[in-house]
Amino acid sequence: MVVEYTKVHKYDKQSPRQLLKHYKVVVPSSQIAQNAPIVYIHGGAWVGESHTYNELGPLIDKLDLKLNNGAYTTGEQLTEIQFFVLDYRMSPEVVHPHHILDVLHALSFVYKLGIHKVSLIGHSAGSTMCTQILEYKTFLGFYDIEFTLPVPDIDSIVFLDGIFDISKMLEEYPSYLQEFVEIAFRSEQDWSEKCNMLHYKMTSDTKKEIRDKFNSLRKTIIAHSTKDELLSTRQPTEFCKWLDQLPYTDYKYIVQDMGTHNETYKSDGLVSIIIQHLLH
Ligand SMILES: N[C@@H](CC(=O)c1ccccc1NC=O)C(=O)O
Repeated sequence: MVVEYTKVHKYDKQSPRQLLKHYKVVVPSSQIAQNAPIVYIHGGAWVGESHTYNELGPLIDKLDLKLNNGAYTTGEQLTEIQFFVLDYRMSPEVVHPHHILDVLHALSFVYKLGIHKVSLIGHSAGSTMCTQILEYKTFLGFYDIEFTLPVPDIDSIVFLDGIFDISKMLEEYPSYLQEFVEIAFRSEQDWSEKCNMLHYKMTSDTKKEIRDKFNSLRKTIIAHSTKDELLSTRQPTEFCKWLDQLPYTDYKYIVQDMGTHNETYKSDGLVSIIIQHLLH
């Protein structure tokens, strides 16, 4: 084992949810080729208490076991991998766009620790947030909010069992309107037009701006579990279609058994994706 260090930081003072957990894991340098710190953004459909900064603990333990499972001598070259697991205020404590504003504040806290490039993993609504992070100036503009703190550049993104298009999700799962969409968003316009770039009325300039953002990523991974009981593959396939028309086709779409919706972030499948795509 070597989870060498964990520390929970408070990145803001309005709520006990404004916390992030920082992990440092030491592994033999020969096991990895790339090493941008990894930021994980949990889901939970913007509501409730069940997802926290502790959510990635089991996966980090698995990754640690996998990369540290051979005897290695004290002479071996070692490398530190860092994880930041973000928590943020949920509804009804706040409504959109304050969940993602908390996430941006958490990212600026990471930047202040001297980390200027990270990879992102977003689970479910955390995937929606990854799309928002690429374009935060545009959508915050709809709310006349300016966010001027520096945040790290993005190396790569893993979208894990994500929500990308709330309107299409509601066509398939109408009950989600009352279960969480109406609680997390103040109005229909907020979730149908102003939530993320999939719904911006795109001029060729905005299209180019978004295409350039995706082109600047080293890896774009869209992963979905065949056993996800809360979201079908319609969300990721629609997202892939939307990326195709940008046009941006340099992504990898992985559909495999990673367990149920809330098992995906502890799955062996995600461990492999991290090793193969973020650490190589
Ligand atoms: N709050 C519930 C349900 C949930 O998170 C959810 C339900 C349907 C579709 C997506 C969901 N989560 C996305 O972040 C949970 O924690 O599993």
